[in-house]
Amino acid sequence: MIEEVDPSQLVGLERKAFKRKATTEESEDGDEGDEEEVLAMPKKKQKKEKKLKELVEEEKEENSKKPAVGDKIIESSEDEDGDAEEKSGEPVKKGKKPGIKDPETANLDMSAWSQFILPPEVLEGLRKMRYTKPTPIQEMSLPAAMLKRQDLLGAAETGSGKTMAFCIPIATRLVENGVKDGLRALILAPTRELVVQIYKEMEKLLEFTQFSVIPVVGGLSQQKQERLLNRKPSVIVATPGRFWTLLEATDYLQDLSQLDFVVIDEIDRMVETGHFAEMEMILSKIHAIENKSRQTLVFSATLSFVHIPINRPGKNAMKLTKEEKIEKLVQIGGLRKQHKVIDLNESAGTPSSLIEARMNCSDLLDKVINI
Ligand SMILES: Nc1ncnc2c1ncn2[C@@H]1O[C@H](COP(=O)(O)OP(=O)(O)OP(=O)(O)O)[C@@H](O)[C@H]1O
Repeated sequence: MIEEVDPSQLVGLERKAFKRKATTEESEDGDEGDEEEVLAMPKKKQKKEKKLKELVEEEKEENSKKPAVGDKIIESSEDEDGDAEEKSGEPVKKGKKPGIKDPETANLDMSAWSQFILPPEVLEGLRKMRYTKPTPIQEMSLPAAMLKRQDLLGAAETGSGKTMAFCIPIATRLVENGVKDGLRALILAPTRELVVQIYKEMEKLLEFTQFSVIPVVGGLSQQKQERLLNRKPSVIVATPGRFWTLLEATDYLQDLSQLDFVVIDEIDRMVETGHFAEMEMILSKIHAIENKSRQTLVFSATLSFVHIPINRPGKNAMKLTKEEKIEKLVQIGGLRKQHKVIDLNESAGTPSSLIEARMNCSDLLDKVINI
């Protein structure tokens, strides 16, 4: 004998389930009326009771699959800096991903990179980005920067792929030298937008490695910046002003002895946007640390600078030849003697010959503003 159900005795889930099912049945049957009317129909009582029991069981099972209140739900989100972090505030640990090839890129022919003997993890990053062959600036920079480990002054027009010309050597050396404590590469760029752009490219390239990169720019809250630095990144991409402030105040940046790469991107704009003083202070701090294997890569859209007049009586903007300008950049960047200059803006599209820089100047800043 089936017991009759009085809906007023039902609570919570059971009542909700009963009401939902009853409503569904009404619309299916074409009947109209509220819950009370349905319950007042004696002919349907037995059928309803049976269905109610089934429904209550169904709903209980459904709810048991949902996480209980208080369960920790880890969600990943990305903010405008492409900064992925857990909702809990803890950094997402970066690790080597399994070597499963994405079916969409698995068949890409990557053989054009073989001349550079890239580590598989780095090649995998390039594959994921679908960069199947180097651009001309990359093709010219990589042998010097990677195979000969030379310092570099490179110029090529905007959009020519300069970013990967310095990201690939950095990623390769990181993988080759393995995991170590401390900052391994610093990339300075003149604007927040450029920093974010470079950071995103570098992050993609490092995806299959154990190394991480963070952006350091003005406008990020102190709390967030600290959280990013707590990841102890191997690579930092920064505007000079913000990096200088952190350099003074951050424990992680006190030991720069592991710094193998210093990159200055768009050095021409760096001079024009008034970042030069901070950049010079950062570089002099780094250069005070002896590290023979440290490489400096300097890039610019052009090696022909706009002349900047100086506002001091008796001083006019100096007219410099292109070679003199190159020499100045080599000195500002602190490039070693056996550096290489590559200028793809030249009409012939061939690199300039090797230039050894030696300048006699007492006040570097004074010289720069005369460029
Ligand atoms: N090897 C490659 N194959 C295909 N695309 C590439 C390759 N290298 C870079 N790119 C793409 O070319 C575009 C320009 O690259 P990048 O931003 O590095 O140029 P850039 O010279 O640094 O320009 P900018 O001066 O604007 O920063 C980007 O969209 C980048 O994703």
